Amino acid sequence: MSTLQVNVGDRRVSRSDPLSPDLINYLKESMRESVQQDPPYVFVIFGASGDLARKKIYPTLWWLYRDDLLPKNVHFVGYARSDLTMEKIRDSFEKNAKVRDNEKDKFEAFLKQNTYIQGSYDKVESFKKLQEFNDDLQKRTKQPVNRLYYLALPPSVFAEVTQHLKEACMDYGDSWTRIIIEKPFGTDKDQIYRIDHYLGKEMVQNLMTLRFGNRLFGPSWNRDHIASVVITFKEDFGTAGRAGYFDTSGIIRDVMQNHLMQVLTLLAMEKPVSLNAEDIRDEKVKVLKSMPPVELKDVIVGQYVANPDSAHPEAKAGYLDDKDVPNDSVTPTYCMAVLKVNNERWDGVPFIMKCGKGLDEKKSEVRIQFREVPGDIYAPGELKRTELVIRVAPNEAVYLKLMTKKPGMDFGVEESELWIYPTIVAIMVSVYLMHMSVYSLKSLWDLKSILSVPMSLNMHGFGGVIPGVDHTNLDPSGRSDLLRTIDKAKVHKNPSIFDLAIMYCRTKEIAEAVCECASNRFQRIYREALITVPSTVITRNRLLTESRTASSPLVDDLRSAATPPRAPSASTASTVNTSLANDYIQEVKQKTCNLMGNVLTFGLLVVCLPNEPREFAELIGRWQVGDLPVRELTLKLIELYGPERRQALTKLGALMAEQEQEEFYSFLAINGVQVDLDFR
Ligand SMILES: NC(=O)C1=CN([C@@H]2O[C@H](COP(=O)(O)OP(=O)(O)OC[C@H]3O[C@@H](n4cnc5c(N)ncnc54)[C@H](OP(=O)(O)O)[C@@H]3O)[C@@H](O)[C@H]2O)C=CC1
Ligand SMILES: O=C1O[C@H](COP(=O)(O)O)[C@@H](O)[C@H](O)[C@H]1O
Repeated sequence: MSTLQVNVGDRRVSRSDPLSPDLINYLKESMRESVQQDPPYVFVIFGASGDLARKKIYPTLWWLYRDDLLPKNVHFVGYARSDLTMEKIRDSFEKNAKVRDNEKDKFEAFLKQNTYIQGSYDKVESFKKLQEFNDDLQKRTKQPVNRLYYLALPPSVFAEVTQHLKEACMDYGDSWTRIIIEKPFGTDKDQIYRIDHYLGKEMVQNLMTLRFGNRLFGPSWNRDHIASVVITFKEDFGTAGRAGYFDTSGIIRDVMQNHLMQVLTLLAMEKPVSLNAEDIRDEKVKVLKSMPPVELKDVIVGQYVANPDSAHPEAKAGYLDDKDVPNDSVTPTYCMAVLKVNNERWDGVPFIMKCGKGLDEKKSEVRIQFREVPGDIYAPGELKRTELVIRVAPNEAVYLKLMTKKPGMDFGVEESELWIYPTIVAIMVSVYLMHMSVYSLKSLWDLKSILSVPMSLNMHGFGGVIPGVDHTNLDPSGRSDLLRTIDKAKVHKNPSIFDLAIMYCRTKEIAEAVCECASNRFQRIYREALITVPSTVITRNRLLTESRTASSPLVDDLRSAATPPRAPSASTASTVNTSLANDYIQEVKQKTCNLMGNVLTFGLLVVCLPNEPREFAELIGRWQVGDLPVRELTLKLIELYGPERRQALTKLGALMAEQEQEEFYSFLAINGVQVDLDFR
């Protein structure tokens, strides 16, 4: 069997992004049996007219189909009572499927594999229509059909549907029939389904590594040192159009009993025998068994009411104002509960869970508070408890809140944060580099030439070292910060972004210039990167020979700044006049600073959500290669950034050649975005 290496950094930025080829191959390899087989499969979505089908099931099936991760001979059947057609179903989920332009043909092929059957849930005759479909397929393919029935229906109809499936829709013994049901679970079941999407989150996975991969935390991870554990899950939006589901579930069964409980067990469990799923699960089960039932006195529930000041449009109205929520609903949208783990490690330590919708912010995190230092020698009240914070969302991060000495002559203390997993930086760098990549292929071509970085650098082969740099004498810890950061930013597969990272680290001068104008965090990263930078001297002829003819105020500006008083001839290309080069470097530094300023301003203003930089970069990429006219680009960007942030898009004009810029600004104006004349 072949071995495939899959880089965890390939994790997708958003669920709709195509998987990397490596990961697809790996998945295919691990599913070879099922994916490459010929027998026909029928995937039936009961409740195809519903919310879950529209938002999750159809889009996910499409992504799997697109990435060739489904068996070749798979057919999808939507089933519901509503009078629908495949066209209508397509309309209902196409937006959520986020089909890219280059995927349109495949999407049509996917739709061709889909059928809709209108039928009831309580009459066996309707189910016979479904079985006719299966039989017909069996006849056409001359092979037994495997059946997978997904019940995207309210639990109230599960019993009759499964009964009718048994009566009319089973296989004939030479293939299989399976049924999937959805959460909420937990009213009358003694088993809880074990798949939980929270376990796929980077920071949730990191909990184990932090605990079991560090000597530091192991000895203090117990009741002797930990005072409390707080697990918070807050959302600033309401039911997001899923009131039908949510009102029958409530926040406790929606997130607390599953997602937050998973987090709790990971925090509280003993070290598993191995990293095998079964071994981990065994330890989690022991934690659950050590937990006494929650007492009512330890629970607070609530329901959000209208908050006209809320930043989120949905939370401006109250839960009961939602048109799909019954007026007299008493479903909790908020819950705080204190849980206990009665074992030797945790006896007496409260595990406080807080979760809710329609709250002041979106935040999901764990806070582990350590006990006070015994024998305190500082002024009363000065020492704060040490706290470990693991933030799951937004902007995953891990940091430790510690007491440190205040700089100065006395022994005053202050609270400091030690960032262990500074993903904020990673995200910022990703944003930053994404936006820099915009420059790299458009008007910054000139600057790139100035920096004498060959455009042809092949970043695909990048394996953790910067090509062309002698690494033998480098301190790996310094430079690896940058590499790790870039890797964490999930951008290492994007050659243009790597082009940029390397472009800015390739000469000492440029790295310094970048440092000057970037924020402190960027400075730290780039200074570390600087360690690796060889002091190559810039040759000016490259600028002259490689500069493009694109014209924009910014480009012209750059070009004039970079044009030497007397242009050296090509034959003197490699001879560098040091003083000229120094002046020139100063000018380039200045221009780089200005550009960086613009990029930062632009980047920081517009980028808020994790998936946006990626979509933004894609749009820009298409525009760069001439695949997207400027008007269409503008429209798509306006759509992407929504009404609140579209103003920030005006800054993008700085990247454009004059003619395009005019078109861009006037198109923005038509769409209600006022262009700041000063900026222009
Ligand atoms: N939506 C979500 O995000 C989530 C949903 N779930 C679970 O998934 C399942 C489906 O959820 P969702 O799609 O939101 O549900 P919906 O309320 O949208 O219902 C799905 C479909 O079921 C049919 N239906 C609705 N009410 C009834 C009823 N009383 N009797 C018979 N049929 C009915 C309707 O189809 P038609 O009338 O056309 O037959 C409807 O389109 C539920 O079990 C829910 O708890 C779990 C997690 C998240
Ligand atoms: O399962 C659910 O999880 C989401 C929160 O998960 P996230 O990955 O989007 O943060 C929650 O909004 C939803 O109500 C719940 O059903």
